[in-house]
Amino acid sequence: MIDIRDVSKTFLLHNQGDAAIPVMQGATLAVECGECVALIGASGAGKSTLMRMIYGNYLAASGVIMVGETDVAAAQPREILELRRSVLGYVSQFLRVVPRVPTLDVVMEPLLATGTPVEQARARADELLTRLNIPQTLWGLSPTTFSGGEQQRVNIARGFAYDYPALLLDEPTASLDAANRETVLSLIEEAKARGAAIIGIFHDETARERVCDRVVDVSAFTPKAVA
Ligand SMILES: Nc1ncnc2c1ncn2[C@@H]1O[C@H](COP(=O)(O)OP(=O)(O)OP(=O)(O)O)[C@@H](O)[C@H]1O
Repeated sequence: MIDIRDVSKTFLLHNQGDAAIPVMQGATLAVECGECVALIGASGAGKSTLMRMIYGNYLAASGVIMVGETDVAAAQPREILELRRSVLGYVSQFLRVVPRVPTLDVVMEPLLATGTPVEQARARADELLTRLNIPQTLWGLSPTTFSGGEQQRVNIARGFAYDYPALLLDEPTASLDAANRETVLSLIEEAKARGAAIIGIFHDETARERVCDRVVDVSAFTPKAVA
């Protein structure tokens, strides 16, 4: 489902005379449907950079990043937006939403955007917000004023609302309490069971061991000259 071949990345530092910093070379990794792969490696090894290239936020310098039928490394911006709408989800720790949109609408949006009937979208949003312990009194309010933990859980509810065939998870259990962490791990297991291909960064080792089938150390993709 996700097939990354020989991907490289060089950052150009425009404020430093366009100095070129190679940070990745020969990154190769494939993830099947129903499989969860953890990216590991020391701080600065390139885990976030690889995730951002897969999501299309960073442009790869070379290589192929197939997500379903789309090569993200070569795709036009509108193809990437379409991929994000119906194929590739991304769950980070941080919620980025349009101000003044109620929590329920924030969670339902990915479902409505893919043509789910409104009653079904509402039922899924109710289920997720309940499982993630967001009090019903908050559902009609914008999450912009919620606590950090509440925002994180709204973000997780939104990220798991639609059944994306591929998912990127960036520290999804970071700073959650035990009960909510357990819910997130169950959501990941449910996504795997329905066949999602998942790549994640998990500093929480117990979580990683429980939900991930294997780990890939991105240090192996550090260019030799800077290793
Ligand atoms: N926008 C950027 N411009 C220049 N260099 C960058 C940029 N983003 C990342 N880097 C560099 O690329 C390398 C990989 O960084 P990255 O954030 O991917 O590491 P990481 O493995 O996710 O680290 P951490 O575990 O600390 O989050 C680092 O040397 C970093 O300094």
